[in-house]
Amino acid sequence: MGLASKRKGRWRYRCWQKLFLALIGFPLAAGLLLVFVAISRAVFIQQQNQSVLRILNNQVVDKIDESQITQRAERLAGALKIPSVSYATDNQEKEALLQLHQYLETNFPLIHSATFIKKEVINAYSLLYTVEGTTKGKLPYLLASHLDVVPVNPSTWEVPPFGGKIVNRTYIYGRGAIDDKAGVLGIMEAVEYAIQKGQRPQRTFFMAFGHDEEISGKQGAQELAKALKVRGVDRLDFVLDEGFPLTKNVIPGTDKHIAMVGISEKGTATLELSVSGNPGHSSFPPPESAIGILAAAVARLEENPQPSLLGKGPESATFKYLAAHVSFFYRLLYNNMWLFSGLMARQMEHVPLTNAFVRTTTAITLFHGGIKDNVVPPSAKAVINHRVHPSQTVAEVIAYDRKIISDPRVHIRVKTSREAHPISPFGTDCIPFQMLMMSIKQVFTDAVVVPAVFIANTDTRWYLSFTANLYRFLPTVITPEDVGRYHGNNERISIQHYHEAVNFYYRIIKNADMLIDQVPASTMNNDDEEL
Ligand SMILES: CCCCCCCC/C=C\CCCCCCCC(=O)N[C@@H](CC(C)C)C(=O)O
Ligand SMILES: [Zn+2]
Ligand SMILES: [Zn+2]
Repeated sequence: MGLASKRKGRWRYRCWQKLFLALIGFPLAAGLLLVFVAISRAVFIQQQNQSVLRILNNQVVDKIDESQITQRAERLAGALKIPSVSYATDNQEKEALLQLHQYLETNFPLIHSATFIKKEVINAYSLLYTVEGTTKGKLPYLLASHLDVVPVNPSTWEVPPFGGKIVNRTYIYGRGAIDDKAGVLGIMEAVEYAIQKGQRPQRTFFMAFGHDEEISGKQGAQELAKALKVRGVDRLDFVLDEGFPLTKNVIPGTDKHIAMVGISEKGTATLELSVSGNPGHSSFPPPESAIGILAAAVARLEENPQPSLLGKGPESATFKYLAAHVSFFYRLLYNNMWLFSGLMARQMEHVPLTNAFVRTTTAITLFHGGIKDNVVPPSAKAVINHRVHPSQTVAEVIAYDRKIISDPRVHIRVKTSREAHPISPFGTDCIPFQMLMMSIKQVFTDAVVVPAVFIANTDTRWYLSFTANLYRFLPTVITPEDVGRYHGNNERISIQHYHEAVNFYYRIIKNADMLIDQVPASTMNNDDEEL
């Protein structure tokens, strides 16, 4: 064989080699790499899951004495005496907010003297506490609550709304008791307690207390979020803010405590409807006045609610999770929403609270018109506040309103709007959700934890860019007759439920640490430092 043909043979061999590598070798290597990454991820998740499961083995034993429970209740009652009211975006009780800062400083001395906790006042009235953990390099998390409260009408209360009264040694009464000073003080109590026990958390976390949640959060939580970014924090493991309380006897088919954890929240669309007319003498009025036209339009909106979307959004997961815990009849319904959602919606829409899960809600919140007894009104205005179901867009809601009003004389202006929040993960591979679920079960042992759409709004909107894991939950129990106390009269929390709230926040801090704790289960202390 000649040299030339030998070279040709080698050249041909190399060509085949390259072809083999291009067609099989590289894809095979890439495939193997992907499999390796997938397996590593699965192993990581498995390990994390095991460490989450270990949390359950860690028995929660209540060891604190009655006097400490009472002192905590009294500290909350003291905070309820401070009227940190938000009336409107330009009208807040700012002195009271400063008084509340001072109150926290005086009543939580260990937090305020700990070398690993930094307190910052953000935008004059909000508070940001950084609790520096002992372990570096792990994603921090954020516990949020708000310092402000909604206004009151004292004449309709049975106790002074800012009296901070403890009634029958059972209930702590006052505006803010559940919304949301039990959140602020509950978190503070848990941290104070940990320090008292000589503990320092492993993981860094933030306590972010906005001062204007009740009027948008723009000056409070928005500024807190900006401050975090300025400090180089742009990712958080999870955010836990106010949300649904646990309920009992609200969901048909079970008498267990139901803990609905907000994995999303409804959007909002606030619309101003207006009609202009010609003013004139009321002794010879036109057949239709601006007020009459507008009243008919809003009446049509009330008579024709937005369409039922039950089962089309994350609420289908709520019922799927509930199904395993309810009686046979309801299990059949909840497991087969594709068939029964119509029937369920018809039942649920009769009750305002459950109706909020069915659809975008429509509330006529303001109506103004007329200037004098004997003058035909020159104009009329109304405000419609929609809470938008996650399966609908704001544009679809407004288009539906236009169709229902069907009157070109009614002008619609969008005052504010926001789409529903994205759905946070809640599966078995979402460690923060699992941790939250187990923390709830440790404190409320019969609780069924289910994901749900939060029907109102929270400060979480300002933290959306930090994490996908945003959860809305208030660790206290509300009975059906208590629901009206939210923003209503005689707001209260029982001493026992407040004790559980503190316990819950303490569990969160301990359990969040356990997610990064590599100590084997057998060496874990089972009865240490519990509340
Ligand atoms: C199957 C259905 C069962 C439902 C059970 C749920 C029971 C929950 C009871 C009450 C929920 C009340 C929620 C209170 C929301 C508090 C937060 C708030 O007021 N946010 C404001 C923010 C706004 C930006 C001013 C709001 O108007 O949404
Ligand atoms: Zn609130
Ligand atoms: Zn509120």
